[in-house]
Amino acid sequence: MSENVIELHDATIMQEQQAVLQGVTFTLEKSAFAYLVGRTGAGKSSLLKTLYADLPLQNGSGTVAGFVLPKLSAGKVPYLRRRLGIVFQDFQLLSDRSVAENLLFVLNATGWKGKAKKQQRISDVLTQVGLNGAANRMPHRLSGGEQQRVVIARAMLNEPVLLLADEPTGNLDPDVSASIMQLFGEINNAGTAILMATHNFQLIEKYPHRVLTCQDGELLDSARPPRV
Ligand SMILES: Nc1ncnc2c1ncn2[C@@H]1O[C@H](COP(=O)(O)OP(=O)(O)OP(=O)(O)O)[C@@H](O)[C@H]1O
Repeated sequence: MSENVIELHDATIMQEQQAVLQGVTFTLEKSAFAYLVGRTGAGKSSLLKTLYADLPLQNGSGTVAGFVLPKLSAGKVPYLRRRLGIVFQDFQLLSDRSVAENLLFVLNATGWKGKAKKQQRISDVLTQVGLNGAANRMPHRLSGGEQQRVVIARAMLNEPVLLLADEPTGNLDPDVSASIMQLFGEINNAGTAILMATHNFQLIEKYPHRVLTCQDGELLDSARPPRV
């Protein structure tokens, strides 16, 4: 695989036959961190959905984690998703099972075998997110920040090359948001690239990285300022 985890060239991001963004060209290198910003409805979620193949890429070319997007068959989508970690604003944990069972569910769905190996992986990711005592707790007994950590642990189970995060701190207060950003920093330093959609400019100021901006149907890139 190339050193880029995302490569989009002249891509059109579509919702229901409507172009949301056009001429989208950018690459995200292995282990890079970039924010995705833009006003509400500007196309951030649509771009992320295209990257994890929830929306098809109909125009332009692109690869994510080595998978070629325009011709990606439905059968290949789970294999792409296995190389990605996906984190949303709303913690989507299964409420009727414990933290460990939530994680086990994903390991089973992604083909892991061997009870001891699975237990070890669950313990490793919970340690990574600072929640090693929480395996047997039920999600609703955890704070919002802790639930988001479990979601991040779940996203890390298959050692993704790229973490896609859509407003991951949207429901959290500033202190908890900062701790989630520190966790993202650790994950990023360990080699996982991160693309994070956010409206939170205070976080961007505090943890500066490259910024991709959805604006007027285009994607602007702080790493490639337009010529004036
Ligand atoms: N499921 C859908 N079907 C049709 N159009 C949609 C759908 N989801 C989003 N859109 C439209 O696509 C455009 C981009 O929406 P998108 O959700 O990508 O924006 P966003 O930048 O993520 O916004 P927000 O910051 O509010 O999450 C908007 O015009 C929106 O109305």
